[in-house]
Amino acid sequence: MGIRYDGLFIMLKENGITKTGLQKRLGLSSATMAKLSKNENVAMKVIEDICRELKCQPGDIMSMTSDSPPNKLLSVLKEEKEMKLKGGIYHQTQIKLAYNSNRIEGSMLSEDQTRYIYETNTIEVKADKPTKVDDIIETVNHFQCFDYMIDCAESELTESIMKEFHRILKSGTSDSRKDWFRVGDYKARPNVVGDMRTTAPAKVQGEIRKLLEEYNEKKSINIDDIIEFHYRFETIHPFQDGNGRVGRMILFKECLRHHIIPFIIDEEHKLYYYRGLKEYPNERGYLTDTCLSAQDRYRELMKYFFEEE
Ligand SMILES: Nc1ncnc2c1ncn2[C@@H]1O[C@H](COP(=O)(O)OP(=O)(O)OP(=O)(O)O)[C@@H](O)[C@H]1O
Repeated sequence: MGIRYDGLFIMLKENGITKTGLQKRLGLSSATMAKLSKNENVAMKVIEDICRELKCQPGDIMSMTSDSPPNKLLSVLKEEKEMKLKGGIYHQTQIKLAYNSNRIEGSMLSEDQTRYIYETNTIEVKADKPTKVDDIIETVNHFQCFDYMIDCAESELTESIMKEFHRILKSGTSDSRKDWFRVGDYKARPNVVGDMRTTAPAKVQGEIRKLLEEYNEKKSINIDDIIEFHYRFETIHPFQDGNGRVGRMILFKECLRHHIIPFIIDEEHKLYYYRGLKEYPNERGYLTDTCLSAQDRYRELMKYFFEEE
């Protein structure tokens, strides 16, 4: 068993406090900050001071982990993210996930344009083809959301993580300027997906809590559980918009958390993915097969980066 401080780092992010900011406020030494970052034991007094500052309980900032095999993919993603390494699996995943997840939703940006935004923070606009400002903002937001997802990958899935995914993805978009559109919160108005009715706004919170409770109390979670969660989440459709992207970010997070090879549903397979969701109540195989073949593609990517070392 070991200690993890994921809760602390999530809470700092949610409150807009940097690690240096916390260090200064509490007068912590650099050695203590390094211990927190490396999930090593710190004095109880440090935990007390942090809880007093953040007005929370120790269980909100730290948790015990069971001994499980090291999660190589997650460690590499974290390391390359911190190093801002170019050309590695983190960089590739950022571009492929943002491009495909936004493209499924209807973004008109190409994979090359997505890569350009990621690598140079610029975009080549074609004179004969207008580019939507929202597509660009949502692409940049997706990169940030992926980083947040890596930070909280090992934490239990909660409402606040899901809402934070939504807040990051939709911040600064034209939707966020509509007064009825709740960025980072559940929908205020009923919505449909395709021709299917979704959960009414007043019932969303209860349904999501029930879903999370049933999911999180499972003793062990496998890929079928994660896919089932995705189907149920999309059926509830808790947010006004952006449910597909939030749902696919959760898929990636939960695979990382449970040491399962993650996957990116690519836009070429969008129709199979949609059919899989539609048919899921009668035949689970379509959605499962779509996810498993996407997983095979990500496994190939991992092989390239890890087995050629
Ligand atoms: N028949 C279905 N049953 C359940 N979920 C579905 C079904 N069809 C599509 N979905 C999910 O709904 C998402 C699209 O929902 P919608 O068109 O309302 O856009 P959204 O909420 O903005 O999500 P996105 O992030 O994809 O834009 C799809 O990406 C998919 O995850």
